[in-house]
Amino acid sequence: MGVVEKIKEIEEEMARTQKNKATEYHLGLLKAKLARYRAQLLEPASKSGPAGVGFDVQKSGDARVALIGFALRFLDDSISEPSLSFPSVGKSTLLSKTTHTASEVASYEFTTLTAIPGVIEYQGARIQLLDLPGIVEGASQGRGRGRQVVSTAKTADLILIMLDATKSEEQRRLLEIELDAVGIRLNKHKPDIVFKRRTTGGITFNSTVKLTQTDEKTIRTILAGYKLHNCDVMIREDITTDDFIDVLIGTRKYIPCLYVYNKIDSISLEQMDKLARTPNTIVISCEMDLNLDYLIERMWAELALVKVYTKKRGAHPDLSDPICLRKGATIEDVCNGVHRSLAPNFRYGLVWWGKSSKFSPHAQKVSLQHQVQDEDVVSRSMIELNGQSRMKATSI
Ligand SMILES: Nc1nc2c(ncn2[C@@H]2O[C@H](COP(=O)(O)OP(=O)(O)OP(=O)(O)O)[C@@H](O)[C@H]2O)c(=O)[nH]1
Ligand SMILES: [K+]
Ligand SMILES: [Mg+2]
Repeated sequence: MGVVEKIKEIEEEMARTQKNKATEYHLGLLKAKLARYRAQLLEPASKSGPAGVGFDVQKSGDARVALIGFALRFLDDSISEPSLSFPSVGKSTLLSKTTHTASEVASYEFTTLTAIPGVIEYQGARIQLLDLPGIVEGASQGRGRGRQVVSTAKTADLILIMLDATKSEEQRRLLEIELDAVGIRLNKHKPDIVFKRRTTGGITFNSTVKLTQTDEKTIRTILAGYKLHNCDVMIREDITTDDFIDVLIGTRKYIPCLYVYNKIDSISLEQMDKLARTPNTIVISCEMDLNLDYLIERMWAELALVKVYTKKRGAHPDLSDPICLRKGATIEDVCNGVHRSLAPNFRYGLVWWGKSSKFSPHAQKVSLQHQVQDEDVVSRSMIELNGQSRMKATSI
């Protein structure tokens, strides 16, 4: 029996099993098994082809955003052959409108057959927007180019799930299922669980909060299912059984996501209003240029990029050319942004006039691990010193 069949069998058994206290442990075991098979499905060496490998597109710029949407075939049941008269959701149209890259747009499905990168320039940041082929249901199990598409999505800092405002709501939930199946968790943070494997000592289990959605026995059952007999488990939030399995498997990606409904030019105001009020949702029309600026603004906010200015000795900060970093970035990342060779020889940096400097507006000496904040000014001469001359350092 192939992995896909095994997965199906477990899913069926889970659907048959009534959910109650008595079956909880058994269901936990089934979930663990299911997760393991799904992981297998994505392993590169599996029989079913080059799985888990995304499109070969170089990451560039300060962040990557991936466009995911269904192909038309899926959106309209009445179509069984590749259709020449019905359009898809408009991913390529969005790329062509927001970047200098043209991606072929056409009124038939599967127009885009590979990953096409474009660049959005905003607030001094360069955001890579990846146009991807439309996927069909079952993509995560290898249908169409689906697995390549969802694997590429895994490399993104933000996912835009692009939806056709004129089609049924079902598309959204089904896309979420496809992404979930490959280990992408949308708009979720990594569960606060500390898990350590040991070689001896049995299992120690601790939780700092009351668990209302799972319990120690279920977790021990799962650990046994994975043949983990020696480990420390410390749970620090009210997690579910699935959260625990995610941390155990360890390859999950927690990625923010925006739901983008395109073609609002073709629906009523009432319908549009309802969609726009849904959380994490933006309504646009690529064709009529509606709300595209707002979409980019929201993308920027979701990416939570931090802009850091550098300042040469005796000069004003260079406000025209900030370094953009992910939230939580450190002085070391700034060094890498200025020049790769700087960090290894680095002694300390100066944060000038920044929000993250305690003594603002004066300069503050900080270590390589110091976290920078948006609009910090980092003294460039200090970075460029890179440990060669202490004299120069103290004279700044
Ligand atoms: N009414 C309307 N049509 C649009 C809009 N945006 C795009 N379209 C049309 O939708 C069709 C499909 O657009 P594409 O950009 O090729 O869609 P895609 O999602 O890239 O499609 P595939 O690459 O085939 O998966 C084209 O005929 C576009 O003109 C919009 O805002 N409103
Ligand atoms: K198309
Ligand atoms: Mg396309």
